[in-house]
Amino acid sequence: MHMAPSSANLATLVLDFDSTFTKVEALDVLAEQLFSSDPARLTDLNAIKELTELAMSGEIGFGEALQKRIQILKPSREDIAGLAETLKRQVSDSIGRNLKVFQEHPGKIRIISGGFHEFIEPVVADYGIKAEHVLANRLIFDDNGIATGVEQDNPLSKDGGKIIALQSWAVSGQVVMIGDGWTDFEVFKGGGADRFYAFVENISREKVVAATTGNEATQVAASFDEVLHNEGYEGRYSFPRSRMKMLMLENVHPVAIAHFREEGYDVSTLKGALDEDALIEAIQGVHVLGIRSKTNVTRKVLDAADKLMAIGAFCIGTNQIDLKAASEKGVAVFNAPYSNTRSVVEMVMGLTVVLTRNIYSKSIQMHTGKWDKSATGAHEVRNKTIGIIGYGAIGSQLSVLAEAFGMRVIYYDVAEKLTMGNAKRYRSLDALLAEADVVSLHVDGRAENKNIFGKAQFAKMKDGALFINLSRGHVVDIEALAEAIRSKKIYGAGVDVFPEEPRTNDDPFDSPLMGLDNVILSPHIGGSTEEAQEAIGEFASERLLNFISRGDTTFSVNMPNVQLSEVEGRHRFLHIHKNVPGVMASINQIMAKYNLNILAQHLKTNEQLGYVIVDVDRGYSKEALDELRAVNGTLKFRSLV
Ligand SMILES: NC(=O)c1ccc[n+]([C@@H]2O[C@H](COP(=O)([O-])OP(=O)(O)OC[C@H]3O[C@@H](n4cnc5c(N)ncnc54)[C@H](O)[C@@H]3O)[C@@H](O)[C@H]2O)c1
Ligand SMILES: O=C(O)CC[C@@H](O)C(=O)O
Repeated sequence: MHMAPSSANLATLVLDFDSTFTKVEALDVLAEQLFSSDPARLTDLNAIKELTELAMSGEIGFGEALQKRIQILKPSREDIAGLAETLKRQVSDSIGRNLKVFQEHPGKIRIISGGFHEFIEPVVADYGIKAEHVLANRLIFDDNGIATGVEQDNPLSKDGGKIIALQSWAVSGQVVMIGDGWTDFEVFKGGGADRFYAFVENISREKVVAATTGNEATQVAASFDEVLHNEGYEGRYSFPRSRMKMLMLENVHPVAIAHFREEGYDVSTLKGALDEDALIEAIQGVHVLGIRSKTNVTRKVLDAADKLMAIGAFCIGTNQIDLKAASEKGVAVFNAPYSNTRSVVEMVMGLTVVLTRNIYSKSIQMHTGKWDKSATGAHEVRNKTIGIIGYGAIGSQLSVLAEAFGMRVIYYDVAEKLTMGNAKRYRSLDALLAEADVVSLHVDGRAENKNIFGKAQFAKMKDGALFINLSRGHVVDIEALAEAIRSKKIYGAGVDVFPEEPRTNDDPFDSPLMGLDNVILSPHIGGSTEEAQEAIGEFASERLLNFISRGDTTFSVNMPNVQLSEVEGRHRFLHIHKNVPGVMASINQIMAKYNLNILAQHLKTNEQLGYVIVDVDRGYSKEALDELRAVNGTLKFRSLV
């Protein structure tokens, strides 16, 4: 049975404090607190930071740097107490989320530091680390409670002191040193530890990282989860998040990147989109891919993706992803269906007014020095009819805003929709085209919608009507649109999406619409407002994080939607399979065979997929997992702590 490992068989983990247990260098924080508001002390502040950096990267002696820093700082006892309170809020993310491990293994995780007992002890006490399991320096205070120096009989006040100090514990069993600095690596190098992890969650020091290569006993750890995983401790995550790779393309909003990094994932970003070959190369080893509308995730890409679990479309449209192929691979796809809706609608209203008033053409004339003050051809939008094709999230929101402008709204949709306000549904597209002064397209980008608007549809529009497309480029026959404008059948157009769009801002744009009168072209920016992009970043990153960490598929566009709570004090098995008969029965037989205690179970299916979630209590065997993974029809299987 798989049980929480007992402490006796585990190595003792010795953690450095500054930039390892906490995210920061304590004396730098103290210097900030003492000097940052005093312009006269800014040189002292910089001197402290310089000394810290030189010592941590092994450029100058540690003992020397320590003495010098205390003599500049001269902190009082109150300053030190204040520092401890600040540091409690600066504990490294991966340490903070593994509090339970500290509690489950008292005495097994210890601290060694060139810092000071006076501020380290109160911080680590919150994690159950006793004073006797902290090796650090002590300050010397004068009669006024001001620190004037460092106790000299402590080996930690001198160079190479960590390895000497460590001997005082006489630890039985293996010792593992974890730290960001050169003095931490020296513990391993000097034989004081069996293994060493260069801890780079907060800072990566070149010399230390370089020293870890080429030795089996040393490695780089991007988080404490990784150390716990390697050392056989049962940490917060069954698979260390820092080993999960996320690749974010097309300028996904920084808020999403920040959320992924806060949760400990390894995130890389690229500004533009990638073509198929480049994506096939880049996707190797990637668990989560983030894109917008310009990256085509084809079957070939999905076939090549060896680790892919989820795709986040940081936009509304998902037509750029082969959803069928994604489902066949058990890859979950998410988007942000409502986050940029309002931005698109506001732009349509803006275009409608600008085109109806002829403002765009007048502006172009003004830029060439032509003043043409006249009302000819300029109209109010009030009492005009807008014909909305595709009455989904955007179409129906547009309906509300257009009515607020006093427009008459008619719409056409292939599906049954809730009509907003006084809008009128038309069951025939032709009837709508015959009445609309403005036709605005808001259909989705499904392949069947290719060229649904062409020569025949333009011919059926009212003479002199306006045409707006902010949906997808391929739904309109662009040559037919250009001809309708040239022939003056259409009075003007607002076009934001094109059959061929540049992949990055550095690629050229070309279109038959270029240079035509009263045609406003925009580079697919209907949803590109700061508000929308941030909202998309928040929404899509939350969907992806909830899927990865707990299996939640709410709002997935291809997976059966199951809303799940966090995994607390139990294990969760996530089983994605082809929707074929017998899978659930096989899963239950395995559960029964291995006597697994089921706490909760869900099954949801759609046409292609079945998704089974089973929560079991903490005991389970590896063989049971192997059998679950081998069930006929399984596409993806994973277990969460
Ligand atoms: N320009 C941009 O920056 C931008 C931003 C966001 C969304 N979009 C695009 O806007 C479009 C609409 O987005 P949404 O969120 O409203 O999508 P949605 O899925 O909520 O609505 C689409 C609607 O179109 C209807 N429809 C599909 N095919 C149709 C057809 N042939 N004839 C009539 N109705 C049809 C559907 O039934 C649905 O009601 C999508 O193509 C989306 O990709 C563009
Ligand atoms: O930002 C994008 O690339 C796409 C915007 C829009 O077309 C969408 O589908 O949401």
